Amino acid sequence: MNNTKNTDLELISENKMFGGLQRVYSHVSTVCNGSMRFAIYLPPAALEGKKVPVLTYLSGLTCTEDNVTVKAGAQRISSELGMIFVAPDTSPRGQDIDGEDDSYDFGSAAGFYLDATQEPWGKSYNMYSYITQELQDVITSNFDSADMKRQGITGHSMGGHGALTIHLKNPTLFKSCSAFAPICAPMNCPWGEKAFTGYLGSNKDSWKEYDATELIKTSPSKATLFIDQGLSDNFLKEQLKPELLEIVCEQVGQALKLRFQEGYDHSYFFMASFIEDHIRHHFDAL
Ligand SMILES: N[C@@H](CCC(=O)N[C@@H](CS)C(=O)NCC(=O)O)C(=O)O
Repeated sequence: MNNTKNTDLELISENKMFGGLQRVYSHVSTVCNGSMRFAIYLPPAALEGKKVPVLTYLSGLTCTEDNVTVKAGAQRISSELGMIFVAPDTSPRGQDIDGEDDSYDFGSAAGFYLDATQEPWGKSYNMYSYITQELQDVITSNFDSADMKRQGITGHSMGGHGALTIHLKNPTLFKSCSAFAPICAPMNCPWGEKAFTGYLGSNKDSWKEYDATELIKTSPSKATLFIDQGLSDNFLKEQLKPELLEIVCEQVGQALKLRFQEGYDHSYFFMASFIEDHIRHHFDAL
């Protein structure tokens, strides 16, 4: 593999918002074997050259970098506090793999924030390395105002699973963690079982390193995990299972702030309602 880092960016769009700039970029990714996109909001403080903290938001199934950017309303509070808000895409694209675009919960837009070990996925489906290494290099090289020592991670559903597992495995890189309606125990739900079987194979021992509930048992975090979960979320019982994570947190003394929100569903109306609380949580922790 060519180890030379390519951190060049192509600007796709730029819009002024709350005094800052909402941009979308594409770049050539080695670990995802092709072109990847991410959105980034640069608050006024960053444009003035100040070092500001960085919050990465990982999206859920069927999403691109666009959903959170246009629906969640994260920019107003990011502008006010002075926080860079990064929203990567959810999987590699256009890999020409058989079945890549056949289902909403596997393949395109369903990268599950892991490094696949099963072929043909292993060559490109490496979202874990993308988020923890390659995108880090890209942001560091291109945005002087990004204070990479003050980073938090959040996400929704599949992206909430990504935020929890990536924080638990990298507590000094992403020092704060929160999630909206995360898949809390992917080894024990249909979305996770399908994805882990396809990307990691049938040996369930290898699944544990990407399961938040399992990771908390062996390596809890010093940070408080902040989770919001809507009680009218159609996926709550079968797919998300926060109760399993809650039990393990109690057993090992993992600090957890789990809020159940009456009447809220799985949609971006829910994220828009609570994104300010999450951004403030990260800003205060960083
Ligand atoms: N397509 C699936 C669910 C997809 C879904 O709810 N995706 C969530 C993330 S898990 C989402 O954020 N969708 C995009 C959006 O609402 O903008 C279904 O209808 O059962």
